[in-house]
Amino acid sequence: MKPFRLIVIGGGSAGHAAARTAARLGLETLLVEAAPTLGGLCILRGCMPSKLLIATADRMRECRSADHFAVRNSSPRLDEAQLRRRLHQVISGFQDARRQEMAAAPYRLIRDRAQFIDPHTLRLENSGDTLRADAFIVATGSTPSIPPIPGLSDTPFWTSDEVTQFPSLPSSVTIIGSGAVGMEFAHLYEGLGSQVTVLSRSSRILSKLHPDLGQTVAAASEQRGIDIRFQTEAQSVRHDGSRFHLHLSDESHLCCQALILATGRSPSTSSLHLDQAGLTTDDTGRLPINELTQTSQPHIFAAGDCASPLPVVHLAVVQGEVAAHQAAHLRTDHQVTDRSWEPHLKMQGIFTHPEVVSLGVDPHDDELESQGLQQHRYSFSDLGKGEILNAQGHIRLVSEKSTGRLVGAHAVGPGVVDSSHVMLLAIKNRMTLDDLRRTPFYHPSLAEIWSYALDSD
Ligand SMILES: Cc1cc2nc3c(=O)[nH]c(=O)nc-3n(C[C@H](O)[C@H](O)[C@H](O)COP(=O)(O)OP(=O)(O)OC[C@H]3O[C@@H](n4cnc5c(N)ncnc54)[C@H](O)[C@@H]3O)c2cc1C
Ligand SMILES: NC(=O)c1ccc[n+]([C@@H]2O[C@H](COP(=O)([O-])OP(=O)(O)OC[C@H]3O[C@@H](n4cnc5c(N)ncnc54)[C@H](O)[C@@H]3O)[C@@H](O)[C@H]2O)c1
Repeated sequence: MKPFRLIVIGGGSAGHAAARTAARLGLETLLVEAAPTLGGLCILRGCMPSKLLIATADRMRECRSADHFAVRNSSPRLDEAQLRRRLHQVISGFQDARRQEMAAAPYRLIRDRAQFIDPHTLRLENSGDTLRADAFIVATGSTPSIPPIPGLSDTPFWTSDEVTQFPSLPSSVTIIGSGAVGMEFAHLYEGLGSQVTVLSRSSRILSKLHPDLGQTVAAASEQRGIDIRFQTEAQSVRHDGSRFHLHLSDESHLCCQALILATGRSPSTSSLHLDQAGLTTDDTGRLPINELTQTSQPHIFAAGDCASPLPVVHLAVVQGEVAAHQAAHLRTDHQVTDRSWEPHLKMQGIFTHPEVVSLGVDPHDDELESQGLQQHRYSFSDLGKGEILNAQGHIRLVSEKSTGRLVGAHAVGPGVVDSSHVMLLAIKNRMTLDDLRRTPFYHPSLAEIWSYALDSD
């Protein structure tokens, strides 16, 4: 068979964006997708189902706290069957849209599992066919990683794959892991009315972010009854047919109806035989890329969770698009592009209650001086709209001392993921504190808080 110009391995957010972009640039493109269902993690078992469930949990929580706003409506009741129907309907809609988009896309799709047999050749697991290409984009995503806790594998524990199907509403839930998945799920189940315990092996939650973000979420969580056990690990797990029994590192015991493992995700690279393509992963299994999505092989690019230091959707999509442009440049007269996926922007939003967003540079407080940076902070409780909404949290802007250029924006509070897009544009476009100061924000709005930070010193 004649070699393809490009083969994309994996058809989730990154792979679909890569294949669609490459085909539009005129490359004869093949996408190989192994999963029985098209759609990828974001639609099927990630962002979309989790945010749909969280939206219901948020409504339940709002009802319970309506007293503060003089509304007597404190005992909401969840209609589980209706929630499951809505989940199914909305996710099927997204799935159908993606399926139709892929069917109409100007690239060819093969449903099979691919692995490298040399730097220019793949073998397909089911058909046994071999396929050659000038260039490849690896976009194989990630899977939940499960620690070897004694007894765990004999129990019916859940990961995000199960939670996002909403199998049932347990009366009590223990969540192992306090990263983005663990804390979003803690707020999901607390909102829906379960008794929630989080086991965090460190002394913090959301420990990849600045400590003040996690501290505020932890305090708000505990206020609402989420039991966070810091520096505590599960030593063993047993299931008696109806309940889980955990023996913890502080020698205490915990009993719960559902157990959720939120202990990170591993890049799906091990079955690709990357060594046959002359590639190696780092010790987490991630295929390292630079800001142009290049791997150490000039004709192989990578995008999304299998390669990204920050596994989130907008980066998976942008990396896929950048990789397609790089692949097009290899063997055509497509203009060299220096479009990068802008790793310095590092935007991550976490949909806890309150929400968290982190964008750009965020040194620890004692590192600001040595890095020539300064920060400005403002609390939602000092903001007019914050007082009206009974909002908790704060925002922090980080800028260069010498130029005033904005380099970081971090916040915990209501609506901060949406409102921080203002700061995303400001940072991307190299705006300064003065530019921000001269921009009047609408009053009273929550977004206004980003401009108030400058009045704090
Ligand atoms: C519970 C949860 C909530 C999340 N919420 C958010 C959120 O709110 N916002 C956000 O930005 N991110 C969120 N994420 C992360 C986001 O879902 C991922 O970053 C994103 O979906 C990754 O896209 P991808 O294309 O890299 O991988 P995937 O969508 O996983 O696609 C990889 C594809 O490759 C295929 N594949 C694997 N190996 C092979 C092979 N050998 N041959 C052929 N095909 C193969 C797989 O079948 C899969 O379809 C969440 C994740 C989880 C788990
Ligand atoms: N809103 C969002 O954008 C969003 C939401 C959910 C997930 N995600 C993405 O999914 C990725 C995975 O999220 P995650 O929370 O699963 O991973 P994570 O790496 O952020 O957190 C994993 C947690 O598990 C703990 N852990 C790891 N191994 C453990 C062990 N053996 N015993 C006890 N604890 C252990 C870690 O200390 C950490 O608290 C994130 O990096 C994020 O990019 C994004």
